[in-house]
Amino acid sequence: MAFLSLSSVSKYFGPQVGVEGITVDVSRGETVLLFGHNGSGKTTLLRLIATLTRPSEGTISLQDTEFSRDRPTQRGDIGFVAHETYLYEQLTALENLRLHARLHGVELSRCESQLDAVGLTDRGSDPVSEFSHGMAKRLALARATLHDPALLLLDEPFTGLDEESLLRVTDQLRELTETTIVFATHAIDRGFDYADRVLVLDGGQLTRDIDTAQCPGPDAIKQDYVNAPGQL
Ligand SMILES: Nc1ncnc2c1ncn2[C@@H]1O[C@H](COP(=O)(O)OP(=O)(O)OP(=O)(O)O)[C@@H](O)[C@H]1O
Repeated sequence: MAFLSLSSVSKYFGPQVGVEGITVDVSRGETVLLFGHNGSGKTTLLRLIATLTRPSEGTISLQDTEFSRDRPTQRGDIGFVAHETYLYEQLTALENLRLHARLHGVELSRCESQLDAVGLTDRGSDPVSEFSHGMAKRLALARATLHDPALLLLDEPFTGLDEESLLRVTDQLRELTETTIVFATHAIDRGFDYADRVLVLDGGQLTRDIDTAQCPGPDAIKQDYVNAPGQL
């Protein structure tokens, strides 16, 4: 049985298609890259899987449990780094992590090690309002993985990061070998190395499901996508 299973999932915003007819299974421990033009449905799909919005049609199941039946339990299994970090700006980095730790019943001592993992130990007592975008993103990743979620969802995890931050984030992703990861990125050159699969979205529909082990590289996907949009 699939770890994460989407069956005929559609999301409409009035007449606007967010995603349409998505059916896909993801195995435990797989890393899946979502790729597609602006407006192709990547964020909508991540938000649906994160249970932040409900499908207009279709069902999503995590570990054989359909989302609508037991949302709170599912949330504990999921970590999400959205486009916006949604950190508490007035709180310090450590306070943000401790708040999340309490919500998820995680030992508070884990907050320091998480901060260390993203290279922010010396900024733990600073309010997030004083953080750069890249630092806030690193902290958001530390928070999203604090409760050791089985499923980690990342929306554009590499955007706005300098080389040092990129290395820290990608190192952290590599260490999460047990975690199932679904991430959306336009930076397919960077993301391809971490992905077991690339799902291509176009106009809200899943148009390609690519096994990276069988694919010559990201250029082949980009070439395909640029040359034949809408027909992949
Ligand atoms: N809240 C909303 N209300 C109306 N339409 C929406 C809403 N959210 C998304 N959409 C529409 O759904 C479609 C998919 O948007 P989505 O944000 O998922 O795309 P995306 O692939 O993440 O784009 P990008 O690469 O620009 O981040 C777009 O046509 C968008 O306008």
